[in-house]
Amino acid sequence: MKAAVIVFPGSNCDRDLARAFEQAGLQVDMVWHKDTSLPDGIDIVGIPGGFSFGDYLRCGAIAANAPIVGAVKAHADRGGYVLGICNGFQVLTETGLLPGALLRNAGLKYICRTIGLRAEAGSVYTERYGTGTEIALPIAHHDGNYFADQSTLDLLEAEDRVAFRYTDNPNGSARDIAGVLSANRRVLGMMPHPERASETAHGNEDGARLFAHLTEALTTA
Ligand SMILES: NC(=O)CC[C@H](N)C(=O)O
Repeated sequence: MKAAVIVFPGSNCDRDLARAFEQAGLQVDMVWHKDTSLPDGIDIVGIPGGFSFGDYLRCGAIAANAPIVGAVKAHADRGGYVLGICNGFQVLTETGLLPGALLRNAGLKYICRTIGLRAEAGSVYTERYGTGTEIALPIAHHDGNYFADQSTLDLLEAEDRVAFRYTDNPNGSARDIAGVLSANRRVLGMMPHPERASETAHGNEDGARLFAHLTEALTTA
């Protein structure tokens, strides 16, 4: 199984994400944002956290127009898996692959701490946690306040596409939403960082479970 990790100027979690994929048994190719195609045989594209293009304009807005994005969209349109974490989630909303937007945190401050989450929707990323399972993952963002209009939020809930909710909302996100899935459940965007909680040295391996579940699901699919 193969993963591609997209690298933008200002990405700072790209190697952490690659390592988390590798530890879960995936082979990883790093792909520069100026490339226009993905390597052959990619099963999942990872869009890492960070401050792509310095977070100028809205977070993720410039990255969403990078040359590689056409190939990422084509991969998603073919039913490929895409995982966007933090800045990656911001990029996915900016590309339109996921609905909504990430606004400035309600408290207007950058937040960097471990928070509680509930895994909810059924997907290759979440279902092996078991619905309702509480986990803890780090967050580190200033624009993590998930926003979508009421009808979009209702639709996400009706279609069971809220992958993770905060147990104690840190940033003002609508309906405590920390991560959402695409309609085909293969594209996941989430603000918390599973790759920063994926080995013993991190003091928390709740995130490693997401990558292990994902590999398991992809291998048995
Ligand atoms: N850790 C990150 O990916 C940071 C995300 C984003 N640039 C923000 O601060 O909101």
